[in-house]
Amino acid sequence: MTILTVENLTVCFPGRRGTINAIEDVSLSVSAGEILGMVGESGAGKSMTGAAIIGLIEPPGRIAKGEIRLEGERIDNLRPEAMRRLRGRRIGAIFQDPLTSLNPVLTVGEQLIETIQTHLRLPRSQARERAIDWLRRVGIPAPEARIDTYPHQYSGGMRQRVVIALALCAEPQLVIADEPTTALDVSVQAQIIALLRKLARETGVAVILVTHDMGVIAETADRVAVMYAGRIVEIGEVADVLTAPKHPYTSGLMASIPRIGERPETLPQIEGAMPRPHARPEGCAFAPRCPHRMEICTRERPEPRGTLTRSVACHLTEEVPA
Ligand SMILES: Nc1ncnc2c1ncn2[C@@H]1O[C@H](COP(=O)(O)OP(=O)(O)OP(=O)(O)O)[C@@H](O)[C@H]1O
Repeated sequence: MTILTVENLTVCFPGRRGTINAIEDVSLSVSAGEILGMVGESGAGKSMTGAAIIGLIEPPGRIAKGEIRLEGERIDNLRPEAMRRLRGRRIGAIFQDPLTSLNPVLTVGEQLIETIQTHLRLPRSQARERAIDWLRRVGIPAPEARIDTYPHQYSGGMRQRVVIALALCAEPQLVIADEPTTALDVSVQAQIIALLRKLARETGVAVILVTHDMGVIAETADRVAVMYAGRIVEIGEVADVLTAPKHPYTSGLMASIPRIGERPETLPQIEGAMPRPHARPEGCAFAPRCPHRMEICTRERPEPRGTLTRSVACHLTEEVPA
């Protein structure tokens, strides 16, 4: 079942030389229990896409175009109060640094219990039982005792487990996880990734996993959306995209897959740098770096060909990918 659809989403900011589009014409969908990875270099627009879905674009930024639907219902035009209710209840969030999601002066239990009570309207004793249960599900040892301790009494990895419990305990349909493992030790990263996968399967929550790391995508995601200069250049099943990438940028990213935990500062296979939003060339934004550049690429922007679940935006790909 499709949980989220995003169509032609464009987010703009006022710039010194006119409006700039942080992301342009982004279209994607995520189904129940599915993990959609969003990958790309720093500044490609991954976080901005997540922020728009969750209603956290700060003015003067705004959604200039497009539609976001949660279970068929438009959510891009909700009033701030309605969006706040939706966040937490129907859309959960997991960010890079667990300390930004946790309140240091409340015990882990108080935060979980309050979230469960607010969103699921359960009496306190039942909410506490649920909270303990969630701590157990995310792998916190001795949850009956740990529930009454404070976030600073947990290690980084354990704190991120608590954040995951907090994001899921209101039983949302969708979770946006933005670089959830980047701040963690390498050995802990793999555990958190395995946990996210397990919980997506068990709970049926749809997950958008934002990461700069193709290694994390390969380990975790079912489908992947590759972003470049504010646009999705390729989207498809991880197995398809990893073994037979259609977009030259995806191929370049694949060639530079780091092991989990290594940060790819450069793409050895692709020279040059991603253009900033105000300096995107006419035509395909990747053309200046593309080893297969054709004349048309510098003139005409390739539109995504295919469907919301498998598409490629490249003049080389004449045909809709299978
Ligand atoms: N407040 C802002 N005003 C203007 N432009 C912005 C603002 N915030 C982000 N941008 C631009 O939007 C584009 C997308 O940024 P975004 O943070 O989504 O990239 P990202 O792919 O998530 O990168 P990173 O991995 O570094 O977070 C970038 O070009 C960035 O410069």
